[in-house]
Amino acid sequence: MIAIYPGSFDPITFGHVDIIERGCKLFDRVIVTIVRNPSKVPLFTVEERIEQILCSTKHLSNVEVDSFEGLTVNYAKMRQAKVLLRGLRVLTDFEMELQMAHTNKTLLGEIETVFLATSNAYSFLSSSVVKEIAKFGGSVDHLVPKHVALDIYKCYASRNPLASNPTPPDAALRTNYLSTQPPSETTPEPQE
Ligand SMILES: Nc1ncnc2c1ncn2[C@@H]1O[C@H](COP(=O)(O)OP(=O)(O)OP(=O)(O)O)[C@@H](O)[C@H]1O
Ligand SMILES: CC(C)(COP(=O)(O)O)[C@@H](O)C(=O)NCCC(=O)NCCS
Ligand SMILES: [Mg+2]
Repeated sequence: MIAIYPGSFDPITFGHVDIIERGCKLFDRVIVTIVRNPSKVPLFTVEERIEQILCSTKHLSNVEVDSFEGLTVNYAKMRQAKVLLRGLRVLTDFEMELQMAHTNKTLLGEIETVFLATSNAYSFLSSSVVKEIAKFGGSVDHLVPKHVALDIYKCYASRNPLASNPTPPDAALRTNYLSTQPPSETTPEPQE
């Protein structure tokens, strides 16, 4: 059975990797797919995110990485997938995820959404949290795969050199320094 794991993955975190690894044990194939949303300004391009996901899942033999724009159920049908895989962290996820699952069911009755509960260690983890930490010069080494962390540091270094690749004990100093600084007015922030 094929499962689609749709999302923004901007960027992929250890929380996503955990869901993919567990999904791979349940399904013959997991297609991780970036849903392109023209009204959102992501931190990473679709191509960069595809590369990050490929690199983060190379230890898994039944993963495919893709992207699409449109309705997720149409994509699932095109890929002959009957399952949408999603993760649940907190109660607020549940409300939104349930609404999404019901909407998708009305669009395509044969599609089932399967939720995997977050692993305890990642219940707080989101791409937004990672970006917020990195933006203020904190280390995200424990939250995302190494190559993704490097991409993030590089990205924020080009916006603010003081936020680049923090290594203890400088990280704490940088964080303190940056938290007292007004945000730059020259570089637009991506929309979260
Ligand atoms: N730490 C995690 N544990 C379990 N599921 C997760 C985790 N992080 C994300 N997911 C799930 O992965 C799917 C795709 O999520 P998404 O790409 O929006 O990531 P996110 O971390 O929620 O990012 P953002 O902060 O931008 O919303 C969703 O079903 C989401 O619930
Ligand atoms: C992109 C996403 C999977 C949500 O992903 P996210 O958790 O990264 O915000 C969802 O918004 C989606 O499926 N969008 C495509 C449009 C669609 O199918 N809408 C109807 C279901 S809500
Ligand atoms: Mg999300």
